[in-house]
Amino acid sequence: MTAPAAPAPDEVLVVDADRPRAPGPRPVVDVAVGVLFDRDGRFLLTTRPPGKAYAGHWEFPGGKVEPGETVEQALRRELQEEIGVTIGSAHPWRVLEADYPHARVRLHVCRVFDWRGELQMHEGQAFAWQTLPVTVTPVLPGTWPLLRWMAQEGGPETAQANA
Ligand SMILES: Nc1nc2c([nH]c(=O)n2[C@@H]2O[C@H](COP(=O)(O)OP(=O)(O)OP(=O)(O)O)[C@@H](O)[C@H]2O)c(=O)[nH]1
Repeated sequence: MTAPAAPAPDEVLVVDADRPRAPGPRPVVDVAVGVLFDRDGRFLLTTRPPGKAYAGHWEFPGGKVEPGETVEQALRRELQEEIGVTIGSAHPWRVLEADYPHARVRLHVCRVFDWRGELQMHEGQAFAWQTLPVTVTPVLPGTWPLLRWMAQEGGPETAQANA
């Protein structure tokens, strides 16, 4: 059986274009990313843990899709492992390809309105419930397009209506 075709990205972002990359084609790593909303319509940002590329930068929680997993399964596992919450449905929203010096990633961004559990930062991250414009800094380069898309689409009521 052949693997399903990768979705075309809504946008391709080249980060730190002046920094060297490995020559030749680089594999694209699939990443599941969650925009988690709370009851007040705020969304969750967390910092990248110490030791990872861009440590301390703010991003939407998520992580790499493992072989055999769907995006929703990967997001459920990552959010359980990293922030201790259990999600219901993940609504696929947009796809961003980001070309970093250290990796090329395909972010499958999902919106999540249904989740339970107490936030627990298992990897020493900081977290913040945010509205637009965000007040945390520095934001990960590959997170800015998601925030821009959110601004273009309107508030969480619109997001939920369109999910
Ligand atoms: N979670 C998340 N990752 C993002 C966002 N934007 C963005 O460019 N990324 C990139 O997507 C990749 C996510 O990989 P990761 O290293 O956090 O994933 P992981 O937890 O599975 O990593 P591990 O293999 O070190 O355990 C990173 O290259 C990160 O820079 C975002 O908003 N959220």
